[in-house]
Amino acid sequence: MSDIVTFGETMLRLSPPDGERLESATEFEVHAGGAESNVAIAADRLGATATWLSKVPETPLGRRVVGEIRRHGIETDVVWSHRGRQGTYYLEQAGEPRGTNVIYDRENTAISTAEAREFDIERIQDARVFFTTGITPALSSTLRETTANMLKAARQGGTTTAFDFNYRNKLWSPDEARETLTRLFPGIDVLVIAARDARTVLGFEGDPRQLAHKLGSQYDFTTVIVTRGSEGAIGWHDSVVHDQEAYETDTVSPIGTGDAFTGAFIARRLHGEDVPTALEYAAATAAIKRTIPGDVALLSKDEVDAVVKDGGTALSR
Ligand SMILES: O=C(O)C(=O)C[C@H](O)[C@H](O)COP(=O)(O)O
Repeated sequence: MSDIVTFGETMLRLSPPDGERLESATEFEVHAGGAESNVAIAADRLGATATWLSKVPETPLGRRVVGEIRRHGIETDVVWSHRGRQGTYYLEQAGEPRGTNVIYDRENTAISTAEAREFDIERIQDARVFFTTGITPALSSTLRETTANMLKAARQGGTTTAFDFNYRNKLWSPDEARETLTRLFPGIDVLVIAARDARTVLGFEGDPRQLAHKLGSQYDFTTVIVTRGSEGAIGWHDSVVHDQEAYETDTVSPIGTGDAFTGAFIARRLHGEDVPTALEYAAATAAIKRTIPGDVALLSKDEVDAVVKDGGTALSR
């Protein structure tokens, strides 16, 4: 039985060396990356036990992804499929003005046919938190239903539901996302959403404090976290708004920052910390993640403690 159970697709991530172009690179680094497994791993690093649920093709590529996630020490409960592909994404990272570009190759993947009845739903109902993101229902109409059913089962089992809105414009339009995701809102306790998504997808207006307050009072969330990149995050809980600044960081790899933040926030809340303290841990974890290549926050709670305590140290011996 884990503290947190997450459900979603994890892709094989192929990236050429920094600055090189996908069309000419002769080498690719291989990682496994997906919001829901990234969150599970970050939560585990920050002191919560975690299980990742998914449907994966029974192929060398599928086994590679699952093997990598298991190597990070979390439990997996995977439905192995003889149909459907392993999702892949290509990541080109360069300095400005090119920035970071993601190309998905994730149509007709194994997970797109996943139904709630294929999983051991008691795992979700026995957990303290169930987590998924807005990426999962974007992948297929079956997954829209599955996501709704899993959230419902979690609630029925008394499990807290946490959801990262995670709008991906390469997967669907703002209208489709708004329609689908707001329908899931009544089943969600803790919502994490980027300020830009609250504006461009949901059409909310105002500064991030107002966005958090509006979301919190319009829907029935217990907690709303509005993230704002290098400007930190806002937490709304019990009608009180908390401000959290971002910690300074030298960015090596920005992908996975939001997931590191969310995993740490959930883990520290599960540990009994209040919202402002959990937000501090989340921001520090996100800052450290940005210094680490790959999708995953491979860090220790001690490192996060050091950053929370004094903003981090350049030299540790
Ligand atoms: O795009 C997807 O579908 C993925 O799951 C790939 C990445 O792992 C996450 O998108 C990272 O998300 P951030 O933490 O917000 O950087």
